[in-house]
Amino acid sequence: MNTKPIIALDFPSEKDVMGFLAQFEEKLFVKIGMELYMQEGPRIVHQVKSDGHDIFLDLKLHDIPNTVKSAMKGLARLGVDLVNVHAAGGCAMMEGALEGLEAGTVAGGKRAALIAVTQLTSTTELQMQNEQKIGLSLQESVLHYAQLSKQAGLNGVVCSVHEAHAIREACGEDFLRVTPGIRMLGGEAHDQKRIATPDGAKKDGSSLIVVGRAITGADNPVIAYKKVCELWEEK
Ligand SMILES: O=c1ccn([C@@H]2O[C@H](COP(=O)(O)O)[C@@H](O)[C@H]2O)c(=O)[nH]1
Repeated sequence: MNTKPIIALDFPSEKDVMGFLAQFEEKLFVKIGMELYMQEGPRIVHQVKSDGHDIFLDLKLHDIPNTVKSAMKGLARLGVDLVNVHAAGGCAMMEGALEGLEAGTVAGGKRAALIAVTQLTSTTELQMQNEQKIGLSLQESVLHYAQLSKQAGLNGVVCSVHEAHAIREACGEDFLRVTPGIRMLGGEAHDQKRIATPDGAKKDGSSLIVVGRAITGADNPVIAYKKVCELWEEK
């Protein structure tokens, strides 16, 4: 899989996305999330894909197994590279997602990698314990969800950089650790709680990093992206 930093295209419209992408000369790995997909639908996926970019479709499906299976079958036809569900939906739901994805992938086409969100990077341990009533440490909860996702046959998880090393130890190098919550040193955290720098992510065992506002909100997004790439490439 492409290991370039994934740029989160958290924009409200196709016009904004196209204006942003036009600044770049190279093909990128981008993330289309709920904000954009809810406004523009599958059309934006086709558009970005036809421009040659790799796509992580970040819709975080979470419903009963049959519904997720059917939805994933439809999403598979979009031909993206990476898709996801919430691990909290459980093993049967994740297995359903995988079945749907396999059933919907066009014959001879490459199936998207399927990953599961463990604990959102905007969640602290205290919030998790108080609001989700999970009586584990955050690290234990994330590791549990990673192992459950592996058991269901998924290709990896979304986690923070802080749990990436433990997941690699428990689930193996090939099991993806996709880490949002990436900030430049001293950068504004916004709503993120478990953050790290691109070079910290590389050092601590992330397979892929997701970067949104540190690039999209920069005065010069191309320069910001290049800086992230430099730090991510450093071992
Ligand atoms: O646990 C998660 C899962 C997904 N995200 C998504 O990643 C980006 C991060 O954007 P920033 O601007 O770099 O904070 C965003 O699209 C989230 O929906 C996440 O942050 N944490």
